[in-house]
Amino acid sequence: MRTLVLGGTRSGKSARAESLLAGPSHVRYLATGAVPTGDDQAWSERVQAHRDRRGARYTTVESLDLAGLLRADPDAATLVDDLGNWVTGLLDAADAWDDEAVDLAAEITELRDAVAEFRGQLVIVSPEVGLSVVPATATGRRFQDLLGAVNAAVAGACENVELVVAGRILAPLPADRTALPADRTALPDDRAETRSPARNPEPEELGRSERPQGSVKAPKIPETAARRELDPTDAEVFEVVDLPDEDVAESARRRLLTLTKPPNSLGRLEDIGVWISSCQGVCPPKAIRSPQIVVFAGDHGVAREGVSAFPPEVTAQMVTNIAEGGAAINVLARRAGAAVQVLDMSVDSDDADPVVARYKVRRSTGDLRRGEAMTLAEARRAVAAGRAVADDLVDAGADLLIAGDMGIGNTTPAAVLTGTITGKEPVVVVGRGTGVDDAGWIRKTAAIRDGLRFGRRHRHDPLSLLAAVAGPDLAAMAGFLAQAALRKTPVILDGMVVTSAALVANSLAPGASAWWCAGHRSTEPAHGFALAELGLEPILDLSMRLGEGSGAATALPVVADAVDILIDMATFGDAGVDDGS
Ligand SMILES: O=C(O)c1ccc[n+]([C@@H]2O[C@H](COP(=O)([O-])O)[C@@H](O)[C@H]2O)c1
Ligand SMILES: Cc1cc2nc[nH]c2cc1C
Repeated sequence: MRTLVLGGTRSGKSARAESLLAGPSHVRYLATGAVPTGDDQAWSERVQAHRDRRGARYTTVESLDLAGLLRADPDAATLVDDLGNWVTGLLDAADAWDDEAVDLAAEITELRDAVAEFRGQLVIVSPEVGLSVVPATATGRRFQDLLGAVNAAVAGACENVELVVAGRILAPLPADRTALPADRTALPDDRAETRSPARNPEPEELGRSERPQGSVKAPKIPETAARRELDPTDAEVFEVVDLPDEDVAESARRRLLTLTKPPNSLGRLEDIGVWISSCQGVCPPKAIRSPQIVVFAGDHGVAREGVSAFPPEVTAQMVTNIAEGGAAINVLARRAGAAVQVLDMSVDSDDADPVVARYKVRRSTGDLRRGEAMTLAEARRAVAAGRAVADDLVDAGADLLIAGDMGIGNTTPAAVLTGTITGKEPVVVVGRGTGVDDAGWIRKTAAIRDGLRFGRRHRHDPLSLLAAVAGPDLAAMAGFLAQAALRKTPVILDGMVVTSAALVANSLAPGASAWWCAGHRSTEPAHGFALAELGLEPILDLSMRLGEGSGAATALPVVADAVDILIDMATFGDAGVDDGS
């Protein structure tokens, strides 16, 4: 996936670009702007602040040979920041600020082709300087024209183009508007009437597009890949969950009646829009701009007992696949405009990247059939970690959260949690998971039966229940989902595994379920019982049973559409349409 992030100086475009790359464990940072030597203290500090925010996941390469570097490693997650400095650097290198004969056309074409051929996750930042008046100096115009041509060419090679204004993302720009015909990507010559009467910008001022100006501060987005210090009491002390705002919900229902459609004709889409509006506390709601997906990964001791169609080693392998952007969840998230990160909470391997494993509690779990999945202290740490992850994302501007799961064998503990909380028998909650055969199904049902004997003892003590029969991955999911509700941030629940953690979260923080909707109905039988317990009707029913957050990510565009309906549809009055009354 290739994304071009455009924006003015201090618009928040670099922070947005970094948030799009929150998932991969390593990111190559192609810096195009040389750090000035000498006395420009403010500029050096600014560059350092950018570096600090990006953190240790980033490897910096400073070069103007963008096309060469992109082609040298076309699969590595890469951030290019930014194209304004690149144009400046090329003009400086060719000493061509005053030489109209140097048009950079070959360099621009080469860059566009290298971007088009890139296979991995690529985010390119570039200043948008075309919205201001045409500069009065020849060099100023030259820079504006060249950068406009570069932006148009690179946009044509990207699937996504976003514009960031005052920290808000006007995204994504529709492809039919971004893909200009080839002749429009040549040097533009449409500078016209709006020539600046004011002072002439200096060339270096225009070229160094990130230069600090005035006292406006860029929005601070915390480094979500940093590990917070955890407070274990965070696993036991939950404030009272407020409900979404019912007055705002009522306003949204009234607004829907004014829109140019028969009443209730958009069915459940209308209910979803009302719900998001009430979660945000504002009508019309704000468009969903920064949905964030966290896949909680962990192994389960019971997987060694032949309860899954796949070997436990697949968990670690899939963690790497998700971190590298190759899993189903990455594909679905890219299409839906969501960022993905994977967290190793308890994978049975020490190979994960330290960032991915920053909250790791232990390797795999003990035997849930004996009520010994993990210790209470481990359960506390995992719940607190899930809460910290949700806090970080909400602090960073996330406006919708999705939890996903990855762990061979995890449908067994999930069935135990669901059976315990909904009071159902093992043969009713057991499912085929990844596709276990009949012999495996019998072993799995017996394991669930044994786990339920211990689970039921802790029916009214969610933390002890997690410790006895779950694992750090499920516990972290529960903390994450409860904290999202406390932070008044809507959640789309995924399938059977995540929803089993949601049942626990709703015990930890009663009322939390008001902040969740169900993305889909998994084929796992336990999922239906869990949804009924939470009073949630799934948006989609596509016979999915993958996990990873895939069902929620598939439902995300529906939720975003429901919000846009409330924002963008014309009213009967505005459109001059007879409302039939
Ligand atoms: O969440 C679901 O609805 C779901 C249903 C079936 C399978 N899964 C995924 O499959 C894995 C667990 O399946 P199993 O058979 O190994 O217990 C795990 O990685 C889950 O993400 C997930
Ligand atoms: C390959 C594979 C991918 C998965 N994603 C979630 N659960 C999974 C289980 C398997 C086996």
